[in-house]
Parts: sequence; structure tokens; C-alpha cells
Amino acid sequence: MQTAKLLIVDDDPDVLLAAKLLLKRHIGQVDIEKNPDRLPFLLGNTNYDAVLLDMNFTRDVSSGKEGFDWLDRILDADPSTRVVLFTAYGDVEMAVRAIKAGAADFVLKPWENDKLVEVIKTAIDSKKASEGAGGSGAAAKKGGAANAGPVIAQSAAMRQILDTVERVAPTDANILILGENGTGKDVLAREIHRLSTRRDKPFVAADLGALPESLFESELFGHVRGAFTDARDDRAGRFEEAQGGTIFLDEIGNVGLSQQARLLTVLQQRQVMRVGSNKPRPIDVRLVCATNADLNARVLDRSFRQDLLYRINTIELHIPPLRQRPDDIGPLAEHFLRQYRKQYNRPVGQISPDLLRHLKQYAWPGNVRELQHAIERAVILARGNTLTSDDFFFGSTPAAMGQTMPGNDTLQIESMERRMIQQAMQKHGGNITDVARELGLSRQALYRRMEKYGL
Ligand SMILES: Nc1ncnc2c1ncn2[C@@H]1O[C@H](COP(=O)(O)OP(=O)(O)OP(=O)(O)O)[C@@H](O)[C@H]1O
Repeated sequence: MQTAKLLIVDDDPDVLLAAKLLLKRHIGQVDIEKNPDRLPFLLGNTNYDAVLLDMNFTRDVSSGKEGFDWLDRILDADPSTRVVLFTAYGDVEMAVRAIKAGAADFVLKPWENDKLVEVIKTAIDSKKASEGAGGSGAAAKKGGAANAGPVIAQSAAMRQILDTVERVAPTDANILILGENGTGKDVLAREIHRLSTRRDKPFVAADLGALPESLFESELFGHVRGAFTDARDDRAGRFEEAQGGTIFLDEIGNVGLSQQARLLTVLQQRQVMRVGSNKPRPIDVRLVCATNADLNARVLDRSFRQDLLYRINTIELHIPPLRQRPDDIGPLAEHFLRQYRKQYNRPVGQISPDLLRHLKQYAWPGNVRELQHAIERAVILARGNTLTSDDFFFGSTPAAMGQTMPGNDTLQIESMERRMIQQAMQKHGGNITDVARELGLSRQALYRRMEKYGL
């Protein structure tokens, strides 16, 4: 630690002095700074291994924005810098969000000396280790987050679905996956592709629910230069990108009638025409669709074309909501626990029997995605090496969890942020530079958010 460099930023001089006196005994160089505006200057002059940053949550209670901005700027300057946050107890939710946004860890104020030293040392160690491994921490995280883990299926219902998937995946049959939000439709679509003969070819997902009507055709079928004002180049659509592989049309129930007609024509003729061109291009793709809508009811009220439904649902797979398959809850919780203890480098290794019982009792309206977020948050916040109900519910009782699930605010902010990024991506045809400019983010900050939200 004698070669390590640490910067502490806090507007309270007493905090700065006390932290410096403590940490100086363990770390070669400890600089302190009262004014965060000087951060760019300081970071430009010294290559710090870690920054201990006050998030100023108490001064900026409504959003914590100032702290997040500084976190982003530090990581933009050097994504491998480990940022540890100083946080008041009431702002733990914010700290969790900051960890998801790339912070290494957080320490509660008033701090315990041993804990602060340990957290800073761990942060610096991991920075040094990532340098030794020849890559930045952010890059390593990116690799680790790269999608498509195992499909957890313990319940009889899920085992039966996987059994069907194994049988139909190698055929080219069109598959429609039905299920509530967060039940694992995307996961299953990827599994179908993985078990198909097309596994070495692309898997291309298109979220039709997030696609404005005006962009539907160019996104799916492509466009030629000059086809409309923003079409500066020829561009292949999702169908062409998926050539030889699988196209996954998510939220197909959200497509309007005129787009349904366009889609049906493409599926029948097995060719696309880029917007602005009349040259047909043959496509060879396997079609997997998903929706949480009741398409049969939609056919009856004439908002969904029956002929399109027949075309996409050669095989129908219905994933039950998580509350109807409690046998999956334990294995899924263990799976996410393993995933996040590794991702966040936390010592927590097991789930207490009491917590497990509560997890099985809860109705999980957000299904597996909600369970996943809940475990992620609990792993980050856990105090010991066993996850207990305390780590989960923050003083509210498990029975009240349905109404008071901690983190709903966090999830809402996150889903707003996700939507803003999606909309900007659509507006700018996926041009990261333009999207970042519109959102006032650096490209790296945008990439980190896209990775966080799986975009
Ligand atoms: N059986 C499973 N095994 C492992 N992870 C799962 C499983 N089911 C869902 N997940 C995880 O839960 C999260 C939500 O799953 P997914 O995105 O597939 O749901 P979805 O039904 O497509 O949601 P939406 O309707 O909102 O698009 C993902 O992070 C996924 O990895």
C-alpha cells in the first residue's frame, strides 16, 4: 500500500482531517480536497488508485445528482479508478444505485475505523489486480455482464417448458413465448437459439414495444440513403442483421394494425425491402416472438390479426408467473446470490432459511426480474455472510413487502432513465455520440448505463 494514492473529497474539514489521519497510516499518499470542483484538475495531475467521495446526499436530497455527476466524471476520466462513497445512513438506497452506476463500495458515516481501512484497501487491491490482469475494471465487468447465463428451472412447469424447448429448438418452427413481464421470455428465446442449429449465427432482439410506429419499418427492414431526412447512409434492418440466425420480436402484442400487415408480408414472402428501395432481399431467419398480452382476446376484439397470430405461434410456450412456481424461487435466489457476490465482491454466501421462507411467500408481481433486483440490492447491503430478512426489508416487515418493497423509488428512477436512453437511441438511430450529446452524458457514461440496463 505504500505506493498507493488516495484522494478524499468531502466538504467537511473535520471529516477530511480525521479520515486522512487514519488512512495515512496505511496508504502511501493521501490527498484531501474540500471543493469537488477541483476534481478534474486533481485527477488530471495525479493518477489516483481510489477516490473516497462524499456523495453530498444530504445537501441534494431530492436526486443525489451532484454526487452522481462527480462519480461519472471520475470514471469517465479513468474507468479503472475505484470510487468509494461516503454516505449517511438514510441515503443507503442512493449508495446502492451508485454502486450499480460503477462505484466500488460505500462506507456509512459515522464510520468504523477498521471498516473504512478495509474497504479502501480492498478497493486499491482490486485496482492493482485489474492493472496486473492487463485490463481496466470496467472492461472486466463488461465481459462478466455479457448475457445469457443458465436457465434456472426447478419447478415441474419450467422443466416441462425446457423439455419442449429442447425438442423444438432444432426445428425451424416459429415460436411464440407468452408470460407476464419479467418471467424470463427473453432468457427462453436465447435458450432456443442456443439449442438450435443456428447457434453460431446471430441472435437479434427487437423490442417492438419500445419502437415508435414511425421507426418500425426502418428499424426492422432497414433503409437506403435519403429515404427520409435522417437517413444519411444505407442501413440494414434487424431482419437482415439476423440473417442465418434467429430474430426475437419482443412485445409483439404492442404492434399496430398497419405494422402487423407489413410484418405479415415479410414473413410470408421471406424477403424484406429497405425503406426507400424496391429491391427485395431474401431473408433466412428463425422467428421467435414474445408478448405479455392475451393475443387470442386481441384477435377477438380485432386489434390483432388472426393470420399473423397463426403465422407466429406454430409452437406456443407459456411461462407461468413466478408466484405459481415457488419451487423456482430458492434456486433462482441462490443463482442471483452467486452472480452478485462475485460481481460486487461481497462475502455473503448463503440465504437464511427464514428469508427463504419469506421469499417463497411473496407474490413477486415483477416476477424473476423483481427477485433478481431484490437479491442484488440485498447482496450489496448485506452486513454478514448470510442474507437475512434484515438485509432485505430495512425495518419494514416481510408481510408488508408487497406494498413497501424498498427500492421501488430506485426502480422507478431506473426505469425512467432506461426509457430516456431507449427513446434517444431510437431518435438517433443508435448513434451513440448523438445520444450521449442529447442526454448530456459522456460516451463512456452512456455505455455504462446501457450495460447496467442491458440495452
Ligand atoms: N429461469 C431463469 N433463469 C435465470 N434467470 C432468469 C430466469 N428467468 C428470468 N431470469 C432473469 O430475470 C430477468 C428478467 O428476465 P427476462 O428479461 O427474460 O424477462 P421477460 O419476460 O423477457 O421480461 P419483459 O416481459 O419485461 O421483456 C433477466 O435478468 C433474466 O436473466
